[in-house]
Amino acid sequence: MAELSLKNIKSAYDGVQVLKDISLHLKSGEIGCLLGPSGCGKTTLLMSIAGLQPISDGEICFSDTCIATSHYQLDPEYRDIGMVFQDYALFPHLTVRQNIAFGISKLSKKLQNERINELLNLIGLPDVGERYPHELSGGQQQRIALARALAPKPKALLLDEPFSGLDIELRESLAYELRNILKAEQITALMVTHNQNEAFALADFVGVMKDGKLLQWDTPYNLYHKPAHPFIADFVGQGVLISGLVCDCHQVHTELGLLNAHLPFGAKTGDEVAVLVRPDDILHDDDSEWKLEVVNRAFRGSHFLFTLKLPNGERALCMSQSHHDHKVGSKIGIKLEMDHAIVFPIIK
Ligand SMILES: Nc1ncnc2c1ncn2[C@@H]1O[C@H](COP(=O)(O)OP(=O)(O)OP(=O)(O)O)[C@@H](O)[C@H]1O
Repeated sequence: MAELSLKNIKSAYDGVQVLKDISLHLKSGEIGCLLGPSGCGKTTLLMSIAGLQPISDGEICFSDTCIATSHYQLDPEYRDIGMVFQDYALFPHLTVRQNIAFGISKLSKKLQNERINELLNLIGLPDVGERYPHELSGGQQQRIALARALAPKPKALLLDEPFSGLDIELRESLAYELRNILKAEQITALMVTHNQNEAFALADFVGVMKDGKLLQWDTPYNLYHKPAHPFIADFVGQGVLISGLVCDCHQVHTELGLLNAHLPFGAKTGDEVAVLVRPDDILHDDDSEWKLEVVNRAFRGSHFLFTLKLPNGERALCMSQSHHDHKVGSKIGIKLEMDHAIVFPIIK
């Protein structure tokens, strides 16, 4: 168990910069997740921490010990890091117990057995020790891979899309389970995923990467409610950006009226801005006089997601309980439930 800190990491493949000045910090036992579009550098970042990809600048440290700088790279086998990948990579000819024992063979048989029993209980599979991997489901195999990585009590655990081979419903419940397991082991962990529900279920901190940069490293709540970048506003959760005009230092004028706002640094009265509107900012209310036309609707089981047309033609999203079965083309009453709008400068 250790703090993990990355300071201004850079890394390149054949001279092409792939990680650009990345800094992040996890305290002992904290869980981080990296989100971002394909090719943005998430796996490369994990590989740099594991020692499988050199860094050209910056430093990677565990608590007070630097394990990588531009002129020093501790070999992977001495970094004391556990890894879990997408494809389980269990040894097919070994039983579950033998698989988990793989990284702790130096311990006495008694201690090995104690640790294996402890981990099998922790992952909720106390009775599968004598089975072979092919006798387990995908989700069970992934839990065994996790137990194997945790067995030697590494300083940190890196997980690269561990659930991506599993079906969608299993993924979110496994993410909660994984969080409980990691917290029980008090291990510092960093996971890459494409799935933000998974990231939100699992992580204390989530980082959003784009083009090799970490745009924001923050709590899930702040990423959703205080995105630092229009890309994050768009990428995390649902929402649209509508146009606005700065009225004074606290308000913007939009087609949804005058909104209290967190204005970007340096914004002046009269500046054109982009205003983030989430589906939960606009509530459907049959009693409201304020009506907007439904131009699209998506049934989500527990709710409808309506796309509404604003007077100037812009669109906004509105969430409504699923018994409000309004048709496309009809007008529905709305009310705003927005504390402070998030506003971004328009870069021309
Ligand atoms: N071994 C390599 N040699 C050259 N370029 C590479 C190599 N591995 C990755 N890249 C490039 O580095 C960039 C980052 O790749 P990386 O695999 O880290 O992205 P990622 O965010 O993990 O993507 P994905 O979500 O698709 O797994 C991509 O442009 C990729 O093409």
